[in-house]
Amino acid sequence: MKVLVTGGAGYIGSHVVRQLGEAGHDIVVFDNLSTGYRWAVTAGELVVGDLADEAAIDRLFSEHRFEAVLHFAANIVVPESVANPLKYYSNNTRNTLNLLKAVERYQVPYMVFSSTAAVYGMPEQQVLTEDLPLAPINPYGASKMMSERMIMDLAAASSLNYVILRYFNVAGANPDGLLGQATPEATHLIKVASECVTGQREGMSVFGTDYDTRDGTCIRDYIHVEDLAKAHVMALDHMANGGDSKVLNCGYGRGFTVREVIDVVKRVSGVDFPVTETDRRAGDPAALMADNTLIRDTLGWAPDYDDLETIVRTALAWEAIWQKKKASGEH
Ligand SMILES: NC(=O)c1ccc[n+]([C@@H]2O[C@H](COP(=O)([O-])OP(=O)(O)OC[C@H]3O[C@@H](n4cnc5c(N)ncnc54)[C@H](O)[C@@H]3O)[C@@H](O)[C@H]2O)c1
Ligand SMILES: O=c1ccn([C@@H]2O[C@H](COP(=O)(O)OP(=O)(O)O[C@H]3O[C@H](CO)[C@H](O)[C@H](O)[C@H]3O)[C@@H](O)[C@H]2O)c(=O)[nH]1
Repeated sequence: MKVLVTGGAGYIGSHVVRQLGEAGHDIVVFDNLSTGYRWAVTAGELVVGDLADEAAIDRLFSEHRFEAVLHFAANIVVPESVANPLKYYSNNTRNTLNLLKAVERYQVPYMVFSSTAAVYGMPEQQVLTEDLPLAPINPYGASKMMSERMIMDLAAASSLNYVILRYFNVAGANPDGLLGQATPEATHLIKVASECVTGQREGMSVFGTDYDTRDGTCIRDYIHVEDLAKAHVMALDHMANGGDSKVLNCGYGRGFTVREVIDVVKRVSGVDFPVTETDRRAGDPAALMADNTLIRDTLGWAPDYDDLETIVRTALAWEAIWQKKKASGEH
């Protein structure tokens, strides 16, 4: 298939681009390189441009006859979205609208969208199914919920088919060390802990130890980026084979506490680093895990890396490579 990948130079998009290339797809990446990197695009062609630029989007769609659009481009930092909500509604919601106008105008048949567990907000249950009411508690989650809705409404009014993937906590890196999370000023737990191991940070905080969980810290469902990437390739196959539009959770259905994750990082790396216990971070639910029955049944997806140690090992290996790359000015 001829596919457009917005945000394909970013962390998750770059892993997906690589797998799409291996599956034989013809790829165009559209990315403004705000948090992505040229080196991360290892298959297809990179067009540098911004989704705010409707003329650039139109040019892109008129030059290529895309059969599918995979839409990753977004801003993703929850606390930043609280401080600067309009940045998120502009880049995540309005720019998705810009993209959808071209999808409609050029009658693109298939779309895969990067959504998030943040659309569920603070649910009462810990294991989440896709049919729960959406109640995001921050602008990031709200911006994604609105994008989901626009895609569904356009699909209802046209021949567009979509797969919306709601990612839980994405971590790890391609095991061969070619790709990984290079996001500047990352806030994600495993990335932060990995930066402590390489000495980029002197230590880290555990945000809250009084949650109603097995050790008082939050539980999250960490999914390896390669397993997540595979779901995108399978989502395209599903639609190409006549499958219906779907909203699917992406997670393993089990979780680890913050303390458990930090312990694994320390054990696997053999490096001890200071950890301070601080107050809760605003807006963190105690536990979030994916019910993944639907993605297993719909796509036939099953994980290959469902092991926290493997996730951490690949994240740490990448972190060491990335720090060397940065130091040598190679990136
Ligand atoms: N990382 C996670 O844990 C996680 C969890 C849930 C959902 N997601 C979603 O997955 C997607 C990818 O996230 P990521 O972790 O790879 O982040 P990332 O920051 O590494 O990737 C985002 C990419 O989009 C590009 N981009 C941003 N705005 C753009 C614009 N206006 N025009 C063109 N390109 C633009 C950036 O340069 C970058 O390459 C996002 O939509 C995010 O909301 C991520
Ligand atoms: O330095 C840190 C970083 C994180 N945490 C804790 O670790 C857990 C995981 O935090 P992350 O920031 O890694 O991830 P979140 O669960 O907050 O959110 C992530 O996953 C969500 C989906 O579940 C959204 O997609 C969101 O974009 C993405 O950042 C939370 O309890 C957080 O409080 C710490 O204790 N210390």
